[in-house]
Amino acid sequence: MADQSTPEARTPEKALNGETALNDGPPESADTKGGISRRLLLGTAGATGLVLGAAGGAVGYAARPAEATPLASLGADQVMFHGKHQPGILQGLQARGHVVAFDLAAGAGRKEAAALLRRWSETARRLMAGEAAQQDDTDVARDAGPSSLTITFGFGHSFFARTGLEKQRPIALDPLPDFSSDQLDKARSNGDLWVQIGANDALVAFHALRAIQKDAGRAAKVRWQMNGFNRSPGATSHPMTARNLMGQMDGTRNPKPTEADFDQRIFVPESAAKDPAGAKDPAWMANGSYAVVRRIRMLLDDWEQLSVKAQEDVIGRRKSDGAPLSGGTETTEMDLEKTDKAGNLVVPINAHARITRPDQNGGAAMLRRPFSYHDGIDADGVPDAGLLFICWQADPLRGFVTVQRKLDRGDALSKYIRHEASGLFAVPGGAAEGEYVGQRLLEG
Ligand SMILES: C=CC1=C(C)c2cc3[nH]c(cc4nc(cc5[nH]c(cc1n2)c(C)c5CCC(=O)O)C(CCC(=O)O)=C4C)c(C)c3C=C
Ligand SMILES: [Fe+2]
Repeated sequence: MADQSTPEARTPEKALNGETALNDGPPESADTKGGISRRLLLGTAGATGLVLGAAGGAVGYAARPAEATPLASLGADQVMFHGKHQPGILQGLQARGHVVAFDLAAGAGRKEAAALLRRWSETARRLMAGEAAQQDDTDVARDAGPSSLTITFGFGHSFFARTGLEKQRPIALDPLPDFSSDQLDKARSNGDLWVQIGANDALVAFHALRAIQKDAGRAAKVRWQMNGFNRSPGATSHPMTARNLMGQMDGTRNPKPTEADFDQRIFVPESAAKDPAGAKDPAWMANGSYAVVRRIRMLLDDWEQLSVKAQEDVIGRRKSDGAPLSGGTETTEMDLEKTDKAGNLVVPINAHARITRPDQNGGAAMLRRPFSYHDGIDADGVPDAGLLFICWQADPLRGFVTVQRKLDRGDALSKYIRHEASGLFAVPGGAAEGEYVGQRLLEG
């Protein structure tokens, strides 16, 4: 399977949560439809949590001939719901994504929110294991395996007043500052609750979205929803960094879990729970992260008129292979000082990949895990397309805000993009076995 650039290369036939392949997955449980789980139908080894791919001896769906071709590894790949961090942060980019924000219904408070998060967590656990939803499953994902489905939950600033939990609201959730280039649509920004769904199969992702929406019942209603995509695993001959809709390799310099300061940059430390007095985050955010979500329209008609050379100067990297304009390959360190014969910097002073670097921003870093989007063509013939930019960090002020301030002051890319919607969400750590996401906040 192709790693689509973010840190974790998923190995087929493994059940993964973040950096670890687990072998203690949830036990098989009965499906509401016919008392047999989808995983069993697909020949997955539920008791061990290890998902069998093409090589795994398929038990076989009753209506399928015994000699049916076994499920491809793409469908069998499974991410564990329970773990230190929520799923959907450390895994590689998925081919299909939905991001959706909900507002609590009038009259719904902490009790209803707790019940909702409990329902959502159970649905996420089941669906990520390839099982049917607990009630009224729609059958949309019936023949598919988990397909690397991840479902991630977060809380927006407004959630805390709605539930009387203001004292538990992290300072890091303070609204993002205005940026001069913002053209934000408030109706498609923020929200009480946020759900990110990703999968390598569009039907599996849609199935999850529908189940999550139905679970919301009368407790919460959808505020906005956005749909995205990435390259399908296996589309390239070998694992490569993904490309965005401008055609650039995007994600090359993402922080890697193997780097010493990775956890510190991306996740709220464990000490938030162990030493609440000394921590700047509330205890319930231990091992959590903050997600900044920006809907960034790409002005593709303008962009595509540029020569490849001009496009490369905007980014500071080669379009073909993502190498820095100072030379080498994609992974070669960028030489910021290199000049051409005329004495001009080969990586222009306002090139996006120069000015976003941590060493140009006091160490500010974030884990970018985006989806592309395309929502049709506007009346004037312009594509409504771009990047659902989602970035993860332990502190949005030190991460996104620092870098976006810099971009606001003179990024060569800014002429070709428009920030149209924005959200900031506190994403708690992963739920332990028997727990639901956010339990430590809602029952603490
Ligand atoms: C505020 C943060 C960022 C926004 C908004 C953003 C938008 C954006 N970026 C691209 C394309 C590329 N970005 C690249 C690198 C890069 N971008 C950011 C931050 C934001 N980008 C960072 C932190 C970095 C890495 C810097 C580094 O550590 O060196 C690249 C180069 C390849 C790569 O490293 O990923 C591209 C290409 C688009 C198209 C876009 C908005 C639509
Ligand atoms: Fe960027």
